[in-house]
Amino acid sequence: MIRETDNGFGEWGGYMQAKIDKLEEQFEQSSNFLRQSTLFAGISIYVNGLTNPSADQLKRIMMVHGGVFHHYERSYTTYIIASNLPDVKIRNMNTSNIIRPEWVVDCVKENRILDYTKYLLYTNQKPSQPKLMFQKKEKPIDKFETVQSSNHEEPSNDEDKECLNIMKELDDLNKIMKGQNNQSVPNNASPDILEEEEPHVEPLGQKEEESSKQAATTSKFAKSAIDPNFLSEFYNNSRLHHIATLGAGFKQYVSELRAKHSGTFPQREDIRGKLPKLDTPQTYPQTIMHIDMDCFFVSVGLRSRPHLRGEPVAVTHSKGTDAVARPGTDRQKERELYLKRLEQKSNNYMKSEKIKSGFEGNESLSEIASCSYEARKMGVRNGMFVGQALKLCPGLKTIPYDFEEYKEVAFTLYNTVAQYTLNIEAVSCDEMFVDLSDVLNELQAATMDFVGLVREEVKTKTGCPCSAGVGGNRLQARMATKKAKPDGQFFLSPENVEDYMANIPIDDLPGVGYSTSYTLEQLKLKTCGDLQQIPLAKLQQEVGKKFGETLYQFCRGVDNRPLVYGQIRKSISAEVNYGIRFTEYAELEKFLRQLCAEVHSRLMGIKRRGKCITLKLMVRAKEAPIETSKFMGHGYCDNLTKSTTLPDYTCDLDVITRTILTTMKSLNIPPKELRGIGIHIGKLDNPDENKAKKENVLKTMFNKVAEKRKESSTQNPEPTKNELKSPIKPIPEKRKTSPTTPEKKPSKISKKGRGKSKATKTIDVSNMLQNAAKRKVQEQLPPDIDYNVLAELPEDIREEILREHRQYTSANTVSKQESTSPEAIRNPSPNVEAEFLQALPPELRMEIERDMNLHRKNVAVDSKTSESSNKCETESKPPESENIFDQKNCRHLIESWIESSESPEECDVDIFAQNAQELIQTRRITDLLVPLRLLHRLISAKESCVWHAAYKTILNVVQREMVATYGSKMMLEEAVDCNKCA
Ligand SMILES: Nc1ccn([C@H]2C[C@H](O)[C@@H](COP(=O)(O)OP(=O)(O)OP(=O)(O)O)O2)c(=O)n1
Repeated sequence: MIRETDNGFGEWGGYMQAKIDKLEEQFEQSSNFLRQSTLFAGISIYVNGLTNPSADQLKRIMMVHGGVFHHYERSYTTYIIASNLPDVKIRNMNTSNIIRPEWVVDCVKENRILDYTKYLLYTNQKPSQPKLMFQKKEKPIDKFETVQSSNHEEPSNDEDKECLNIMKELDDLNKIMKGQNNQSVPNNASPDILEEEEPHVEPLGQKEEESSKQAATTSKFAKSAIDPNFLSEFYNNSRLHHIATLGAGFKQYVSELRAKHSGTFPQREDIRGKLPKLDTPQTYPQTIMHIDMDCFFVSVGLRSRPHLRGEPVAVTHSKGTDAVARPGTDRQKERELYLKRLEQKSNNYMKSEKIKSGFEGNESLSEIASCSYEARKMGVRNGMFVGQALKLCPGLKTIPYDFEEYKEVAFTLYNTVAQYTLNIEAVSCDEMFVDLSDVLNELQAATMDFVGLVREEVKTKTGCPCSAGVGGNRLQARMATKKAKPDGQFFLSPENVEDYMANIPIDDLPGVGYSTSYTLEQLKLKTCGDLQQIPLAKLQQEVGKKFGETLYQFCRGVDNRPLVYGQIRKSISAEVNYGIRFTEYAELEKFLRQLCAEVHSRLMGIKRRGKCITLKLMVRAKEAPIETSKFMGHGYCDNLTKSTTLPDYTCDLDVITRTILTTMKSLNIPPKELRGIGIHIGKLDNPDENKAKKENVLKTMFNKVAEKRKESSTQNPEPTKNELKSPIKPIPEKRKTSPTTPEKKPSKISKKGRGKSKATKTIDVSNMLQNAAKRKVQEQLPPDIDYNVLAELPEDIREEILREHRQYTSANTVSKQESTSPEAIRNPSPNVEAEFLQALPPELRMEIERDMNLHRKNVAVDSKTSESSNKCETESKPPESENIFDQKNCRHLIESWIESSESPEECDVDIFAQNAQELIQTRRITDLLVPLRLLHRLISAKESCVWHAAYKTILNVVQREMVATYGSKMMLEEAVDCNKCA
């Protein structure tokens, strides 16, 4: 049990406790700011794994509605929220309070606390055989026409209008409920006119682009970054953010599925029965499938709009209305500036065309996320401005986003494929590479028969078509998908590879961007066929040695890149390039703090630390109009980035915030000129290292505590000029310890308790001696100098102060070496010791003398070890025992150890047992008894046979040592067995 009142660095605390407390304190502070209701008062949640709404969104809901969000599961956490937990995770868990995230959402919708049992994730099953409770999602009846057809009619009658209001209210609710998310915006979301975010901030039926004044009064939604709700709404509505979140989520999902997998695929047997048998057994070489949903967002949207099938349809935030010209905007100027830059820099023909056409008139600058193949026949493309698309296809129907549905379909796609193999490289929410070699060899089925059945299954389950390309490597598979689309499949056989590749445009190859494409176009090279004619050396001369070689291989269909199943994240970021409008620094600072919190929460989400913190800014270019053509867009900007590399990895919000604020100040940019802000954390630490560390929880905890101690010793504030001069101000009680001396438990020998010294065996002798020595030194110092302050100061400053007081101290001159140095206090002279002992009652003196001898013995052993292991620390560092039972937060370490691990690591059990053994050998068994009883109590409460076994191992070691040292066993509970152990 962790003490609720503990501050983490007090008697019981340690690093973990402090961290947890800090997180909860931050949560509490932010909650105060956001709270709108007390709906979840008294309820705490802990989110385990990938959920929808995400952990961050749930956290926000809790903040808004008066609940508590636990970053770590606590023994008193009310509910664990999860959508799906790996078997290994739940094996040792009590599943009676694991509920689905929908409970939180529904409670908010109904504004009351609902019966959680209806949302239990697992019911009526053994913990080791979890059964997911699937709940059919009820779709709100789409009473009014959700299709925003190109004639942009407002709802025609009152009923429709009412529906619109209800929908808007629901939308409002969702917007409140959906908060920040914890993944990075992808690279392609970097500030760029083509990727500019335009969150859907207008309710349906309202004109898309209005003057800012009008918009601010007619919409409840946050319009610019000065609104405290802006950030969450931005991420809630940002399609790129959703795509990135899902993409990263599925990478993790695949890793989790692989980690928990038993090694067998029962569904293979089912599909075997449906597949025609091969005439002769075959050994399949590497066979890669690339599977991709067709016009994903559109297909999902059409599930509830079957009448639009076969029509040109596009998913976009906009209804396609023309923009209302706002004062100060100048489209033509922006158009010119963009085109000039594109011409000078990237030679990006497609972008140029997009700008030319998009900025020509007054049409919508909203982007099309996805368009149907019927729209594509008319020249419409994904990423096009809506205005431009409507010119090409006046009958284009536009439909809104539905991120929840995309997620649901994406899960079905992944789960369907994962039934047959887990050799999956997740690419995005609707796309993956799959190595089929293993499953095909087992099934002995024809490749495309198998692929056909899988596609059919996906279509049946999701109602959406997908296409698949198959080849000998990932490049061939991806290129094959081009031919397969839409709703088809294509196998690129080895003998056809080179011919097939010959017709592929060069810019379809992975890694070929606009500039490579332009360079090669200048040489009249447009297709892979053209490239195949070019000698390697020439290609390398044009595009560089490495990339030249890659292209040389790619154009022939050669690709040696293996599929990657567990992808390691290299950086994390949060960027906003919409709605950035500040008038003063205070607003900017507030937003930066929010964005830091956002990126920090994403960092925490992936449990990593970073070293390089980058601030990315989009600043209005000098020649750009102040008002952007796109409402609240970033317009034509200069991009600035400034990075700071920290001396060490961090995941500390304060450090991130401080770095960002300092960087911002150093750039000295007027806040009103900012149009986009991003924070990027790179140089992330190695997760394998983290894993290795995690594997030895106890050791890690020790290290953290030691680090904290070191930190607190180096973080003592530099003395100010005033502090150097006397009178030296008294310092708070808490700091009145030598910085290098670890805080000790207060001695249990109080005046009152002296007579009971035997019973209260825990006597901190060294602390008592140090106090006695301190008193002695203090007596010799001028009355206005506090020894504690003096001891904390660097030696030269201490000397200076003493010099100043020389006249005063002439009579009582104290040798620096002997009495005023912290060292003198840590190792009091024999005189001080003798004096101190003389003052004690004889019985107590004898006991202390015995303990002192032991203490010295330990110190001698400790300093010997530390001398040999770390020479540079021997001078200044006090001897610190590494024995867990000697830690002042021993109890907490034990609790954290048991709480944080599903099963103990063998090495941790060994450390624990050895530490106990050491205590017995040094006859300090009273220090051992309580922790061992605690250990027994915590482990007994855990339904985990591995933990039960760990306890028995420790107990055996302890009792063996007891018999050897004392001739009898310790009075300890032996039984921890559960039914399963038996
Ligand atoms: N810049 C981007 C890229 C993608 N998407 C969304 C919309 C797409 O529907 C979905 C999948 O992207 P694809 O590139 O796979 O495109 P589609 O699935 O729409 O079409 P295709 O059939 O060509 O794959 O992601 C988006 O909104 N913005």
